[in-house]
Amino acid sequence: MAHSVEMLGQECFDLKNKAIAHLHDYSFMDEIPTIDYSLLFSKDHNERAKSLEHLGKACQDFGCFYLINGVEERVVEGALKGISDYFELTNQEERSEYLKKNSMDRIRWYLRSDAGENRENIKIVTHPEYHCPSKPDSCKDAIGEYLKGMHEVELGLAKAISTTLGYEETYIEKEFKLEAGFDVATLNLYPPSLQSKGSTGLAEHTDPGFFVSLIQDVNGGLQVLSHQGNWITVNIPRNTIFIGIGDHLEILTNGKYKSHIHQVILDNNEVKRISMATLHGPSLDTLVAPAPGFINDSHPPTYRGMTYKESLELNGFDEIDVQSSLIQLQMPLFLISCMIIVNKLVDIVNIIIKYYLCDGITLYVHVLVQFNPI
Ligand SMILES: O=C(O)CCC(=O)C(=O)O
Ligand SMILES: [Fe+2]
Repeated sequence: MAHSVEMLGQECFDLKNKAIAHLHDYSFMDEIPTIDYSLLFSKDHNERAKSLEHLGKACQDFGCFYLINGVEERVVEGALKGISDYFELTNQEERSEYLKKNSMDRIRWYLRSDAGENRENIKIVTHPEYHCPSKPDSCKDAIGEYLKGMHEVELGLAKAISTTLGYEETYIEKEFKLEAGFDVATLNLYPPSLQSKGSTGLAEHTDPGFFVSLIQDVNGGLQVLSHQGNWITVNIPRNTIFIGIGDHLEILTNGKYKSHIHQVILDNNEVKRISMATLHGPSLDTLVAPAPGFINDSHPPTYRGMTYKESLELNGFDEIDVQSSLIQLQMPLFLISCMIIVNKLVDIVNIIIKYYLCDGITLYVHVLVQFNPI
């Protein structure tokens, strides 16, 4: 049994990390930032302001960060053991009972082994109602305790991120109706791979929702694409949760905070790996569109609005599949360019009308200003 209690201890964690040889070049600029959750609510005004600034930069420049002091270490370790027990103490036949029967199934089992994806996984709707396979007993409670803690962190991050955007604390919570937010957790099992190149666990993608929280039993495999264009391996330190921005925060902020692009590569993975990615989303009936505060003449709306449920189903998927439809929601580039040009022309016409009776030089200067690069 590869994932016993002892195997999840520090020794196993270190050994497994050594067993995985990923070589990636990335500069200091590509280090994923770390955010201390407790400091976001510090009573010390300066400390709080500094960590909120750090959070805003992480969201804008990286689209992801490591979160410390969010959920207790005991609870995170318990959830990882719960997932490990689930895959160890049940066989594939038992797990396959959750193969899709109905589009409304709240627990769903998947198995893929092809060039684009190599993993077994089970998706569970975890909020507003918590669903989880009932066998083994330990699994449901341990994962449930982690998700309860993570839901508190979600509400806290919604407050902090709203503040970094210049809004009142309750902004995102209200916009996404988080009290009824639709959350789906994916419990992943990736097989070992002796291939040294080209073995994909999960192809490049973004995830829908507000943000994704991720825990894993062993580092190596998950990579995020930095805004500088380099793939960075996500090495989650102990007692830390990886947080990545989701598509619907990108849509709400009209592209200010971008959804993180990520993939799972299995090359040289000598051991199997488990992870749990939880997609924290708006309520299914929430209409998500670029908010007026992020739109101006130079930044017209870049996405079309749609309810969260419609966007999850846009490409023929069920809501529990939580597949991204960000590309389909993006306005065509030529349309955005046309909107910017039309806005500029309207401004120029206004100026011409305003200065019609004024001297020609004033008019000339104003038109020049309008044609400055955006
Ligand atoms: O297992 C991982 O590291 C990533 C999983 C993931 O990206 C997903 O389930 O959407
Ligand atoms: Fe993902």
